[in-house]
Amino acid sequence: MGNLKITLRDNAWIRWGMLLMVGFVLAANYYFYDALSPLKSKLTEEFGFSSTDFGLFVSVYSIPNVFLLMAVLGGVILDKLGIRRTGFMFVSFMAFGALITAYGASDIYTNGGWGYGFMSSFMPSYSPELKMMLLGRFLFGLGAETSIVVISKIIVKWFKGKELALAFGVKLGLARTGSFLAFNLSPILIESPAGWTTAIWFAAFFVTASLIVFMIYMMLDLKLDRQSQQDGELVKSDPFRLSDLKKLILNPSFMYVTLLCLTFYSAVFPFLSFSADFFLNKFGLSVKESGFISSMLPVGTMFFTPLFGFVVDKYGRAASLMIYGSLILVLVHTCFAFTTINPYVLMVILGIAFSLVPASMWPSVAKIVDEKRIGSAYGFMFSIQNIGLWIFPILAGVVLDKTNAEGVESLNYTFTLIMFAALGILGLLFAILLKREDKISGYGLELPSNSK
Ligand SMILES: NCCCC[C@H](N)C(=O)NCC(=O)O
Repeated sequence: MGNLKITLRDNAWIRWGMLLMVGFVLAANYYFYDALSPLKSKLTEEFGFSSTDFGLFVSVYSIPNVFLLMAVLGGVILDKLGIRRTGFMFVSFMAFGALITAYGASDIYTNGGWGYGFMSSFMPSYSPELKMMLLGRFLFGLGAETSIVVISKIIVKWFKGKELALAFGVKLGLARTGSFLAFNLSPILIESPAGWTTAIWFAAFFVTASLIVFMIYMMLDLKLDRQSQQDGELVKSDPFRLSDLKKLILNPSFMYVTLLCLTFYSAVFPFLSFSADFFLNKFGLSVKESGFISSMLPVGTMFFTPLFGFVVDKYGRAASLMIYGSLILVLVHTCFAFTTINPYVLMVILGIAFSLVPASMWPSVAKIVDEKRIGSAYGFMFSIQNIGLWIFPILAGVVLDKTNAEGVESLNYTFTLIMFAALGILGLLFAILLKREDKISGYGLELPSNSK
């Protein structure tokens, strides 16, 4: 018989309150990731960025996670150092990287401020502004992905055996509030009397504020650990071993879910980064309106993801929902490429796909993988996913530059969208394989959350 002592995680108000706090950190993270997307044409106007430069800027976020295996390493560090120290370290990286990016676009820097001379002294085909902003986004990415791993582990810690899928859904909904705000606020902030870079500084300060919120969370976390230690309820992570990684890689269910994660997200996040510019070019809209249409995607997911999380908790069917979500993604990209169907409608439908897959995928990992390895498992998945988040924004930019003559009045996005639709088809295939495999391995992905 277990100890019946009540801990902080048994208090629903505290449990959901702490979710709001970590949700704020995620919202800041997503805000910064997307804040410059509606500014693509502004960056071309001010600093001469080509589509390839913009793609490079988006993708440099993923370089530490692909080449330094930061998300895996972060998962390992997390399993070793724990939530508080790891979280603090990586949210600090995020804040520092965000501030450096804003500095790279600022007047102080462009008028010869600190580092300008150095950044001008090599690779002259890349502007000093681009180089400093790349450095900032690199550091931001180094902290951002690992901090999402930390927050995923926090959710499992507080919600396992309770409303886990719903909590994941709400967490994603809060994160995407950040994207929603970015697509709407950035186009307004570029008109600020203090100058267009206000949009970037605001994003950087938002991330800095999230560091303070994380420090408040750390106090709650400490208290829960003390209570759980007294109860003997604390789940200690085993030290990370390479053989664990091998076990994960040899698990077909885990690999299908990881490959779905790679292909599905590669067809969504890089598309979202270019989407405002796509609407601006294809439909001849203003920066504000095209940013607003892009924000329909996160706004849809803010409601649908918790809803589907609730459905997965209560009725299961996670593997099937991943298949439906992947199918919708393919249909929407095909429509974007070949039709002029109202983009508002298509973005909301894409929001359904972007809710179905994440709301069922992330909690499914907790069924496939032992809780002691969950940090490493999410870290591994994020690192593989980041290969796509690194390559596809660059490819999207290159395809755009190659399929459009220089200086053309409006960019044609057809080939770029065909690329995203093809990624969606691969994702669909992995989702089908995952469902088939679940019947063999019996992880119960089609069952409600509390039945496993
Ligand atoms: N904010 C853009 C990149 C976030 C990537 C992150 N590794 C992730 O997978 N997030 C889950 C989600 O569904 O947003």
